[in-house]
Amino acid sequence: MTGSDSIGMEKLCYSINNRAILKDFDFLLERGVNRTILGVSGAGKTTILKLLLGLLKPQSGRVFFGDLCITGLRESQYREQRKRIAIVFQGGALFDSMTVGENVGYRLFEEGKLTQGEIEKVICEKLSFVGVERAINLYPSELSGGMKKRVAIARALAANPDYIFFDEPTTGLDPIGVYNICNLIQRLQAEGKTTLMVTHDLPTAFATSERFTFLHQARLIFEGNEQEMRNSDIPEVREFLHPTEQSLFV
Ligand SMILES: Nc1ncnc2c1ncn2[C@@H]1O[C@H](COP(=O)(O)OP(=O)(O)OP(=O)(O)O)[C@@H](O)[C@H]1O
Repeated sequence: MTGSDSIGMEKLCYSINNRAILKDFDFLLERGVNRTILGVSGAGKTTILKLLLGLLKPQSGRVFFGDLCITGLRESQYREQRKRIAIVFQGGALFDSMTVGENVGYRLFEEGKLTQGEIEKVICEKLSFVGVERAINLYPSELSGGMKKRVAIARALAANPDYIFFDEPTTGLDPIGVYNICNLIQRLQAEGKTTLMVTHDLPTAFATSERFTFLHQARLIFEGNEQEMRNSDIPEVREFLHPTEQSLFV
């Protein structure tokens, strides 16, 4: 199952307080194939992102970056591979005490590999890409929700990752904000970034992904493209796409 330029997990089990969140879970994110993970609230979607990033450790099974199994390794042993992935967290997770520019350049300043001038150039480029360059000296508290999300994307881009994970990137935005973020994600994909998204918003998912993974009760119950999902006769998938009275209070 392992591709030399893909990331994923095999036969992975993860539980919290003896409650299974993922059971014998197989997942593959191939380079160039943009994917969304779907499932009801609490199904374990964000947990998948955290496991792939090595932020959580599975009880069994393995997580791999290409041919390298990272399970059981220290972060320092897979740091170079890990740098190929960036995540945009749900609320943006910006540092409140730093300006927009400092947030975007934070990782580069920490690494210390580039000069101040080079880092400032990256900051301006990335802020310009997401269309908020004029906010460079503002603090997160001075930004709208949509701007915060765009700054968070600029920060993810600063390290020039190959893969970008998005956790609910359009939640809480108005339709224009949603359109802007979807457009931004499509431009990133056109530049060769591979995206993995967790969202409840089906229009966002369909606008930005070719493949869909559906999670239900700790297991993967569907994998396929939009048409296959729309034609699926799996009850949970059908209910998710077309909620009925039966969905009330489940
Ligand atoms: N630190 C924790 N302690 C206890 N339970 C947790 C913890 N983190 C997550 N969980 C539980 O694990 C399950 C999966 O959480 P996860 O955030 O991955 O779900 P999700 O599908 O992303 O949900 P949502 O769509 O609401 O964001 C949830 O039932 C959640 O309550």
